[in-house]
Amino acid sequence: MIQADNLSKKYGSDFALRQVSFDIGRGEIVGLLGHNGAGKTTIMKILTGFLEPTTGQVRIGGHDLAQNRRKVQEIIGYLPENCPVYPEMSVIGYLDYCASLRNLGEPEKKRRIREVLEMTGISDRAFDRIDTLSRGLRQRLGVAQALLHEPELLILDEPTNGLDPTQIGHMRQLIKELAPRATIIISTHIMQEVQAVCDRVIIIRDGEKVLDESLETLKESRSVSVALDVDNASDILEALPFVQAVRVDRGKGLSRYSLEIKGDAPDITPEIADTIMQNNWKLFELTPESRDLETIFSETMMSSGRMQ
Ligand SMILES: Nc1ncnc2c1ncn2[C@@H]1O[C@H](COP(=O)(O)OP(=O)(O)OP(=O)(O)O)[C@@H](O)[C@H]1O
Repeated sequence: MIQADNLSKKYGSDFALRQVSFDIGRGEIVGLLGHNGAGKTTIMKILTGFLEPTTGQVRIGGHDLAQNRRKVQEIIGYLPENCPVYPEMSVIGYLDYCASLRNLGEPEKKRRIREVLEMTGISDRAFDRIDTLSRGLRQRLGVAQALLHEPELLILDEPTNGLDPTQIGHMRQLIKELAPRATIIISTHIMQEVQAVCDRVIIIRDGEKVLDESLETLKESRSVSVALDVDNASDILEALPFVQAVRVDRGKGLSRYSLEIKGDAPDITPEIADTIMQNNWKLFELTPESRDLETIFSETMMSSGRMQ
């Protein structure tokens, strides 16, 4: 659905984005995760054609964005970071206005407005002024306008920003319900958001892509670190059930083994300890490590000197 190649963006003399590439398949829900100022909005603005990259190309739905911006924008629904909804308009009036901008004809316009109001759960507020809506409902209205033309790709910039926990729950539920209809990209600085709704995460740090992985793979990446007084334990450790691979870092008198464990395995720390005792090896360390998204996010943020 999306191929982004070597995207860079310079504002003045500063790079907000450096050589970012990714491919996103149809039907994926991808989280763009990073701290404030990481470059997420810049990526989203480039994908939606609102901003030209300094270098790099984007293809969306088979179209080159630079050459076919109109065509690409027709298949994208976009919730900008600060969705510009007009406070004095009614919900339905605003959607009618957005539908006109999308060139929807009369009967279709009515049908789609009714459908998006239902999808986003704001039908009962259709005739209310926007300034009487809570922030959560306004965000839903922002999503509703993004859905009017039945986009194949939905780009949501910080969709839960500023919402209370109940509203966040509603928004996440809504995003999941929309998933079968469209490919979805969500930007957020909250890793739990990615865990709650996404299939895949792309972590952006200081304008660079530092991780691009499916959540399934991240869940599966478990290991156990073992420090022993022997340097020839690999074969025995690798023969243990659920151990996929063993890496060894040999040192003088102390060798460190990293045991890669299968994703669906139970906790095999006791079996490892038993094996060590049976072989009369001296144990210096035995640490199960789970590199889940939380750990990975913290690691990537720590290496840039920042923590969530
Ligand atoms: N129009 C602009 N002119 C100059 N610098 C900009 C402009 N827009 C963004 N930047 C800078 O580019 C960098 C990336 O900004 P961007 O808005 O893409 O980050 P972000 O990850 O979306 O952050 P946030 O979560 O705060 O929206 C930041 O350093 C920002 O200050």
